[in-house]
Amino acid sequence: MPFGAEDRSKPLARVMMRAPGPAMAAADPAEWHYGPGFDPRRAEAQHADLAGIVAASGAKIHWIPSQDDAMSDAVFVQDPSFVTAKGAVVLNMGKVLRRGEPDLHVAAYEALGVPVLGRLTGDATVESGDCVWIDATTLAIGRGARSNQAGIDAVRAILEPHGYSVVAYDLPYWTGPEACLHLMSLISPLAPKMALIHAPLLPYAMWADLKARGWTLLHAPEDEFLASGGLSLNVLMLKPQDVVMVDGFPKTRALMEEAGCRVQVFEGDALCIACEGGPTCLTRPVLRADPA
Ligand SMILES: NC(=O)NCCC[C@H](N)C(=O)O
Repeated sequence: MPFGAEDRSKPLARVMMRAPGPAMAAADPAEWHYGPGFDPRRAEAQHADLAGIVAASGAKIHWIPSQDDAMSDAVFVQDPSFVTAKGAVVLNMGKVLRRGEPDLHVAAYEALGVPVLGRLTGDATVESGDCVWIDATTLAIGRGARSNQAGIDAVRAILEPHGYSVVAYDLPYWTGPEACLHLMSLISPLAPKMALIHAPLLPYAMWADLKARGWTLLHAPEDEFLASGGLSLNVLMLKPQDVVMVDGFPKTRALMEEAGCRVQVFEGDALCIACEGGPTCLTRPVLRADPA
């Protein structure tokens, strides 16, 4: 099976997802840092709506089995690994409650026939929510509560022999380590050189690097970003300038439409806003490629 999702000029062709299922139904919101809107039954329906939009785009969904395994955050399949054209990189989670999830991804890649290039272990942590391809051979990683220097060094050691480079940027403290603040909480690519950003918290050096590379950076409306805990900005690119976001943020939606994007929405209050993860976090791209 073909694989490799780093080239954002191509449509999403294969993606892994995992339904919230019994693990999320059994989650204690206080333990998992889920907000007051958390509702596992509605979360299940909202997840199904997102899956419907992804499938209708033409992408094939590979389902990671949803089990009663106490891994509620495993629904956020973006984070435990990422996939290049040379193979998958399996990560090590910064959030202790999520430490079991990379094994699920190893099993999924084995089933799909995607080779694993390398895996992080020990104290080295990186979550893929902190990883953004700024071109097809350069991976940006945000150093913060979830991804540390040892993890960044380990990803670099895995990728560099295959012709990729890694650049690291420091993330801010914002509301502290209990909350989920990934690099992808502050930037969502909409096309190879276009992104929605929350500039006040984005590392300045990253902003400057993207500007120097000729990126168009759309500043997400501040009030909707703050009201949603940042989820107004978490936008999944199905294909360049064809995106999906959580419903309820008309100014952010209008900004992307004015920039030439087609925007689809799904209700995400019980799943995304409550559990701090949007459509990018709920999908693990395995292949971006033109339709066969
Ligand atoms: N890439 C992402 O931003 N993932 C969201 C993860 C949310 C999850 N509740 C967490 O705290 O890890």
